[in-house]
Amino acid sequence: MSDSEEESQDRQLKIVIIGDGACGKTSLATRFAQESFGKQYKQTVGLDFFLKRITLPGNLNVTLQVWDIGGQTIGGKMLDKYIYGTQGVLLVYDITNYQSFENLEDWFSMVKKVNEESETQPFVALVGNKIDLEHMRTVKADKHQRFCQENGLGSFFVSAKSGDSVFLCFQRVAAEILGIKLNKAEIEQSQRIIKAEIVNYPEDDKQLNSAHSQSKVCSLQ
Ligand SMILES: Nc1nc2c(ncn2[C@@H]2O[C@H](COP(=O)(O)OP(=O)(O)OP(=O)(O)O)[C@@H](O)[C@H]2O)c(=O)[nH]1
Repeated sequence: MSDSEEESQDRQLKIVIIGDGACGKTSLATRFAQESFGKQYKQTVGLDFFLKRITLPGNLNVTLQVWDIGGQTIGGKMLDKYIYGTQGVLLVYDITNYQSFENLEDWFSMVKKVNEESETQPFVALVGNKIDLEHMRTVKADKHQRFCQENGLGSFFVSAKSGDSVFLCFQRVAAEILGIKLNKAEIEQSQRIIKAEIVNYPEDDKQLNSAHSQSKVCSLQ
């Protein structure tokens, strides 16, 4: 292979997603890699893989190899093999399920154990998922922040359902691993814009709502 061919090859990064069953790992992976979301819960048996190519500042193409690891693998024989050699770890919990946050200690212990003798440590991020269900939150944000500070972890709050901050999370983890700093504009660009449609009122309500007679799209960030 010539030098120029080699240079044009993408960097490949392995990122594992771990955490309790039903906290939304598969949903995060499919939202990121396929830009879709399914309401139906289908348990991951063993693991699934996703590939997604992104471009980081400096026109650097990076292919993320996302390993979506089934929540039932904790305590099983294969988990250490799945985690081995990874460059990034997303420790995911469901902000409406306190137990899923408490159990992260076990998941994190496994990551530390696997990497005990390794020279390079993976970049680990704590990810609170399902922020579209903020009204049902049982894990306070300060508990999340404390866990991050005590263990030197990256911190994210996301929603696989709405897509809120999902791309940003994977992009920042990739950038951290490669030692690339994202500027404010790049971060803002990755934050999803949610579009809300304001519809016309029915004819009968015309007088009452004369101020709202046109259909508009309003963008929220
Ligand atoms: N409201 C809401 N529901 C979500 C979100 N993410 C996932 N879910 C739902 O939570 C359930 C579990 O999601 P999965 O992605 O299958 O969970 P998992 O962590 O991969 O589960 P295992 O395969 O058992 O490890 C599904 O019904 C999803 O639709 C989210 O951000 N918001």
